[in-house]
Amino acid sequence: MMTDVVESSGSLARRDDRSGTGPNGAATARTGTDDSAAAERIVAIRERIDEIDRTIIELWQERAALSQEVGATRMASGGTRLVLSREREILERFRRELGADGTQLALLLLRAGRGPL
Ligand SMILES: O=C(O)C(=O)C[C@]1(C(=O)O)C=C[C@@H](O)C=C1
Repeated sequence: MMTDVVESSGSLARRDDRSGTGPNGAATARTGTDDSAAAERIVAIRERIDEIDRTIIELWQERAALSQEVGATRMASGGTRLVLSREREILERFRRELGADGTQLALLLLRAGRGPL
């Protein structure tokens, strides 16, 4: 049986879907393989991925709250809402470490902290 899957590009691709056809149909559908050793390893790796994702979400929320506090503190003291030189430093750090994706990530982080302009 064939099924549609959405690739990371967002476009539709076709792939074999063997879920439910073998003795381990459900496990195959969950992990994408019917090799039990590979499936076991995938499940273990996914546990760590889920842990990392939870940490990223927590840190994301903490950063946004801190950034909002800095902005509120500065504005309450008569300062500016933004400090563009600081934003440039942050963008450059993320670009240096992560390349073009880092720049995009830093833009999202900054947006989360300061809200819409
Ligand atoms: O560091 C500051 O001064 C902040 O206000 C925090 C922050 C940020 O999210 O990192 C947000 C807005 C500023 O323009 C610069 C940086």
